[in-house]
Amino acid sequence: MSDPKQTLSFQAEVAQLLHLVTHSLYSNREIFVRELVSNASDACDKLRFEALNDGALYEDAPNLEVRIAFDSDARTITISDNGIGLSQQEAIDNLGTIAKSGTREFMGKLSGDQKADAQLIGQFGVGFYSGFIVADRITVESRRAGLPHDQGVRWSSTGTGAFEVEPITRAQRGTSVILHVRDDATEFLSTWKLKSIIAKYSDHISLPILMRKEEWKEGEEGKGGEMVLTDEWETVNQASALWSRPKKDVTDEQYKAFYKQASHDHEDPLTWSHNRVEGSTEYTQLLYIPAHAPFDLWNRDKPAGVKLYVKRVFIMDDAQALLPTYLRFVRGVIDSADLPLNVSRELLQESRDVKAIREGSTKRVLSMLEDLAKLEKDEAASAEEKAKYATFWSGFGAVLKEGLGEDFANRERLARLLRFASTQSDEQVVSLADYKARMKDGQDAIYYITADTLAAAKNSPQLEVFRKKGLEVLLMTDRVDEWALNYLQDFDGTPLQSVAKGAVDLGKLQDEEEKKKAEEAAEAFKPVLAKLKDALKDKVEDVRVTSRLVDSPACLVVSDGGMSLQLSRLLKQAGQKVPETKPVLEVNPDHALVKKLEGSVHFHDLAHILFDQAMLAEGGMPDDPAAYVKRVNALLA
Ligand SMILES: Nc1ncnc2c1ncn2[C@@H]1O[C@H](COP(=O)(O)OP(=O)(O)OP(=O)(O)O)[C@@H](O)[C@H]1O
Repeated sequence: MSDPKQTLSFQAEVAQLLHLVTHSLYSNREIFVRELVSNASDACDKLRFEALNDGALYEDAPNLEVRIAFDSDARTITISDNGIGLSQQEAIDNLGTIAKSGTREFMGKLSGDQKADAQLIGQFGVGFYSGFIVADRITVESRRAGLPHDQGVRWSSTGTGAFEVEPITRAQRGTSVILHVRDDATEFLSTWKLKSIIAKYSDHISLPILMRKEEWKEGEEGKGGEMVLTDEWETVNQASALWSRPKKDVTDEQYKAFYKQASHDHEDPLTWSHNRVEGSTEYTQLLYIPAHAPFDLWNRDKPAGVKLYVKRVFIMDDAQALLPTYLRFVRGVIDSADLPLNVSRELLQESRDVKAIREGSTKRVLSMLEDLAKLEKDEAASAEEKAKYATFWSGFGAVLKEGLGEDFANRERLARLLRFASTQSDEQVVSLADYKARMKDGQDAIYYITADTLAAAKNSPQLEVFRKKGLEVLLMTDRVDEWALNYLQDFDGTPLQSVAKGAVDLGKLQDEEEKKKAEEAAEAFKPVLAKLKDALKDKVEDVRVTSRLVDSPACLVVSDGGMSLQLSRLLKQAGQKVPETKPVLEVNPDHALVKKLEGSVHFHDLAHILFDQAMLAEGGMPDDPAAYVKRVNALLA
């Protein structure tokens, strides 16, 4: 026979989370209904999916449903489903640990500030454990579909350090979650209360949610009457998948509630789009743009994506093949009329229908974003609407940029959606079109600089001549910028040009006199350049006179097609092999320090100091910091 009762400890993270759940989510206790109904609905989806290959799993109960009951005397609320159920081992694994990726990282972000933490926990999704907000003990009774009746399991815990499991006999397949309601949560022991919470959060669930009907019973002998529960069950939700309803029958509130349930977000989405696509491939899409980034957005391997349904049968969460990786922040549902029900992840990758869905959905998302971006400049839009694109950009802009390298077909549309900080704005609000509109007469490139931080970008010596001439330079500080910009050679016919690459050619913006002066200076400076090159031959490709510096003595640049020093540092940090390319040292012959070089007895040291300082100024580190310090100190002494 099976094992007797066992007491097991929660994984440390669960114990920690439970403590937080009960302390931080107090102000929004009713969400436990949403979470438990959502789990019940997921369990039914899973059964339906497994039963595609094994119809016997339905046993004698083919109609999937969720039942919610309460007992005021026993002070319990029971949420039951006849879905896939749990085996004993699954109960131990799934209800005692958190399998989610990034759990530890998430825990590390919690600050102890209840309000901030409650928000984070909302994003993380506490799921099953939310029951402990209203219960001081939870008992789960379950049997996995297909297992014999005597292989049921009872799981029970007070939500502190440990839980118990024991085998039971259970005739019905599926799971009952029994909440033993705390003294301070009596309000939830009420048909009216539970029904209104279901209407608020779970109305769109495609399964029927049943509750026992209540009836008015007259009091005896003149005593007041009361509502009493009958044995009859009634469906208390609409029980039709929200996305399958016509748009006009769905309210904004319902769209938002569906989003929150499907994405475990506590905030409203920024926007959504609901369409039935007809033609050679038929599908329904309901896609949402969230208002803020989840905590693990940066994990490109994290399963993220929309849920896939086939003719309203749930097939899988996180169907990555339905949208490109750079749109991994999009949430929602795609319901295909054409895919086979037994479609696997592998099959998805190859399907022509999926390709059509992916292209169609990508276009849809881009037009949602374009609409948000249009609102920014729309006189008639409210302040809230105007701010939406900036909100989107601050959460997801860096991810969207990955699209430049990933989605060639939509590169131009993506380029219009980009926003950057610039020498005219610290905020990332400048579009390439804005920039172009402000370009000076004779300016023939869009200038940009990449750096680790905004301060480093703004103060980079490379900007000096641009500042002097009043030319705007885009300041790029996202890690992905340099890589992404490789794929964007020009915008609307104007090339993009890094100010830290190649020789500066300000073209028509430089007057003849300036050019002549620079040439003369370069000529006169030749012997010093040759000496510098010799002193630094292991470190630099070349040494030349600059036309980009005004106040600084020197800077480092790379050749036009070369990898910037910043990118090469990032790649090295990430443990990648980077081809060693030496930078070019550009020196400013008008600077006092550079003037000092000629005939100096300290030439060698000064040359190295110049190089190391140029490296520091653009965010790097001298190869040998101690030697640098020694040299500077020797000169200072
Ligand atoms: N009613 C249920 N029937 C079957 N399994 C369940 C049920 N409720 C929970 N589980 C199992 O327990 C696991 C943990 O549930 P929990 O709600 O904590 O997280 P989740 O549902 O995986 O994540 P999230 O709630 O963020 O979607 C589920 O993944 C599922 O395997």
